[in-house]
Amino acid sequence: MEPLGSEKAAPRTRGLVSRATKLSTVPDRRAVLSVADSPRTFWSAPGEATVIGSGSATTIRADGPDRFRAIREAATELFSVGDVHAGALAARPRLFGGFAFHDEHTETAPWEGYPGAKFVLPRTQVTYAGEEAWLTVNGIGATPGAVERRLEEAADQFETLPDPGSVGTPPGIAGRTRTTSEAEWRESVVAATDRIAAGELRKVVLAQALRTSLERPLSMPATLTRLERRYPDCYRFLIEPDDGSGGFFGATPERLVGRSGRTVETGALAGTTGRGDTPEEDEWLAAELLADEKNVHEHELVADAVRSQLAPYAASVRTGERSIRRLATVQHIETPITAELTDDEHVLDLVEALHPTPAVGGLPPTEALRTIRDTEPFERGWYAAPVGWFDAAGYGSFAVAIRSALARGPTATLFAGVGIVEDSDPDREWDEVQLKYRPILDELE
Ligand SMILES: C=C(O[C@H]1C=CC=C(C(=O)O)[C@@H]1O)C(=O)O
Repeated sequence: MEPLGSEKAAPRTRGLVSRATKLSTVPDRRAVLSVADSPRTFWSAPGEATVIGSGSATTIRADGPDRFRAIREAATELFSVGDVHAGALAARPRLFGGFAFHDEHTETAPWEGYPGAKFVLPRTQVTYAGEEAWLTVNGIGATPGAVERRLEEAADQFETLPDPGSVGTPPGIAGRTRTTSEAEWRESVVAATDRIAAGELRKVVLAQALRTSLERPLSMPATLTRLERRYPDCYRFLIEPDDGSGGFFGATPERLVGRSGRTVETGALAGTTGRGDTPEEDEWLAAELLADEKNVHEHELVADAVRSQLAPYAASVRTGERSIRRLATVQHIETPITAELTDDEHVLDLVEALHPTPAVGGLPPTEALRTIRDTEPFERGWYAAPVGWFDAAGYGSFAVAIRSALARGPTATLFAGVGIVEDSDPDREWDEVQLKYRPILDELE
């Protein structure tokens, strides 16, 4: 297909041209993902429109500690010159992407194609909003005529997609390699709890990675469909490298921050137990978790930090009730936190202020990050970092990329971590890590 922006004769705008139309049928998401061009993006979150991005009209990247500001500035410039007719709010152009966990991130294996920050403006965007589906085509430096023609072609394509058939079975796992042995894990947890006891640290989240080799190629559309069925109230995402060689994906229960108008929604999610075999056992485990001092302490450190990191931007901060978040494989303690902003703060400023929460980093932050760097024998890359989207107004929604994996060729690398506090027991924490691999592992095995 002719790349937008290549037309010679008609006048072009220097900036973004975006056109949208309502599709006459609602296409199957798996069918759309299957025909989408690389890099594909996928975002599906509770209470939000689901968006599938196909190809890139433009991609912005940044590295280092300044990456949040650099992305915001590049996006402001991108959105400043535009000819945008969205037709519906849901169909407006948005940038999808994420950030590396650490400021000092390099694209070493397996993270090639994932810089310190990367956001894609999809060339074609299919948005599922309520009962409707919208199609948006974005072009940079293109003529409106070229964008409109591409919109017509793409609408024809998405309105007549073939039935994708059955979702099929997971690829199967041929082999597994752990980054951390049980003995090494015990040693690092004991070292961390000793430092906490000595007052050098209050909490640190230590993670592991699990490299799996797959029996058959992983189908991303099928995997995301299965995750949607099992984790409908989680934030499900996919960000592909430019050449589409694999993808970083997941189904995370943890919202980092959402901003709409001056209202900000965030929360604390930390403290974990398993699922029971019966509803009574589930209730019993949940009650035990809410009464467990170690888990409540671990949770409250997160809630306090989120409130104080938001405070400089907020006219008011409200804390909801502490409750249990029950997922297919684990249960967590959750506290919703909302705030009203004093100013029209860009969502990326809030992302920068909140990342990393002590649910994935620790306290004090600098000490915890140094401990993570010194302890973990693998690159976190984009694991446990912000993923999501934002628009021209600085509104957006970001999740914390846990319960995630990086697929690449015949392999998938899974990541999972746990909060370590003074009375953490290394063996229990090991078991908790294994439990947190389950959401992704279940879709591979
Ligand atoms: C760091 C992870 O989980 C965090 C989120 C919820 C509960 C957590 C916990 O109880 O330790 C972790 O802080 C992960 O799943 O990789």
